[in-house]
Amino acid sequence: MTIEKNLCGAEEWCKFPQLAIPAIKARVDSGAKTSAIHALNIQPFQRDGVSWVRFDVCPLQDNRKTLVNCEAPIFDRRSVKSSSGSSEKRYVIKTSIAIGDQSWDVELTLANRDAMGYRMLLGREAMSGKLIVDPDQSFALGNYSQEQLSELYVPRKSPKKGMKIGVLASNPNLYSNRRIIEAGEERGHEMVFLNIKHCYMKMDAGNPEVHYRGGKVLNDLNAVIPRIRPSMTFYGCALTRQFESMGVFCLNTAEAITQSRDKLHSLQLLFESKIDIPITGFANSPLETDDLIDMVGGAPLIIKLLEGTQGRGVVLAETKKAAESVINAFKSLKADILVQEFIKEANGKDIRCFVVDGKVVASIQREAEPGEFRANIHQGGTASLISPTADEKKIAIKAAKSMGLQVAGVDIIRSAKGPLLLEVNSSPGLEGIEGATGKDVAGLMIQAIEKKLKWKTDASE
Ligand SMILES: Nc1ncnc2c1ncn2[C@@H]1O[C@H](COP(=O)(O)OP(=O)(O)OP(=O)(O)O)[C@@H](O)[C@H]1O
Ligand SMILES: [Mg+2]
Ligand SMILES: [Mg+2]
Repeated sequence: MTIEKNLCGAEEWCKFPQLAIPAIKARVDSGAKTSAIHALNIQPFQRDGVSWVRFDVCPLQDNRKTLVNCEAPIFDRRSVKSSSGSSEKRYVIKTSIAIGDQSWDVELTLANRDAMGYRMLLGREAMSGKLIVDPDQSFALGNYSQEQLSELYVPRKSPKKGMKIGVLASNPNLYSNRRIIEAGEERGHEMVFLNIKHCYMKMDAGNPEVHYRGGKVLNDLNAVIPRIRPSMTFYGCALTRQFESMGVFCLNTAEAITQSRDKLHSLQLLFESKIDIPITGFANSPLETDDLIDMVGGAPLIIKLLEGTQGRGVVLAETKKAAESVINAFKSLKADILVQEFIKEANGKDIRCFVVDGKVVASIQREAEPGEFRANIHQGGTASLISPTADEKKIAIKAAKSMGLQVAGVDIIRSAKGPLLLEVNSSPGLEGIEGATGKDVAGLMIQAIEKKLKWKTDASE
């Protein structure tokens, strides 16, 4: 008996009936052994004594709103080398695939990264005996129009009315803000973008109000997510406080944000909680530059502008002479600075732990460009996956707690003395961390609000 092998192109639409995925575009790659699907929120669980895994798939490229919840028994766990060189265990499931008019069983690795923008990679094992590739073609076994795809993925109407959540920020096009809005809508909530500049307040003890451009009274919000940029701290926190006094739950209170924006106050709170930080000095008088330098152990040392962000205003002075000139220059500009011992052993790396509601939900390591010591992504740093040590996680959780932040980006640096805390951010960015970890961090922020307000999705058991 001869087996009919179908001719397929370099990309094809696949269907996974058992996963309820009607169409997902795959890159056909006979160079890869196994097949992989881009999965989010991967969570193992037990069902009738069998190990299962639950995960989400966004089957359409460049679309994170269309999301399919999947479940499958775990077939295997395999070590996979990631591009950053570290190896990680990935779940493998076995499920039926349909391409064209054939269907058969394939093994599928749950990967937490996009493979070249495709949400699925079809490897040679899955093709064996079934498909022959003609790399010049695409969709040789069938294609979908945009309309057909939209029909296959009709948005599920949430049967229960969601909450109304405001995102208090400045730029609706920023990745983080877009993702928070998307994640809230995905979970059935009404999300409203509130431009800080367009809000104004009625200061009335008995009946405080926030109004929005055009005169609309904002009186029906269940929660607010403040995402205040440093230059808007003062007004943004005033607004947040106003929402709090109206009884609206704010994911990060005005008090905690204000505190975290004051680097000195933050450091004081941190060492009160016995969290180790690099030896740091601060002075206001121009006279004791020498002693200030000695205090932190001499050069090389780091000088930081208190107002700086994204690595701007952080200077490495290699020699005592250089340190003196920088400190004196900053002082003559009347800029507030702090001096800090330089942690050379960190090798231009730091760790960002994203804390939500007392848990480290995602972590990345940031590594500076060659010849640079600042690991900030804005300074050309690159992000990679990392598992922080138990100690580092503890520090991150403790730091967020001591600052009273429900959402925090905690930066830690590895020194010869052990992990040291660098700083705590109250509006940590989502792009780097979601991109590197594949985690739905924005969704976890929304879940923290649901939990606080005891709001239950119909989908949750
Ligand atoms: N004491 C230090 N020793 C070695 N490297 C440091 C030290 N302090 C900071 N760095 C490096 O410089 C980077 C920037 O420093 P820091 O996080 O303090 O300021 P910032 O990034 O400008 O502030 P923000 O994160 O609020 O935008 C850090 O991520 C770290 O890689
Ligand atoms: Mg930083
Ligand atoms: Mg900071």
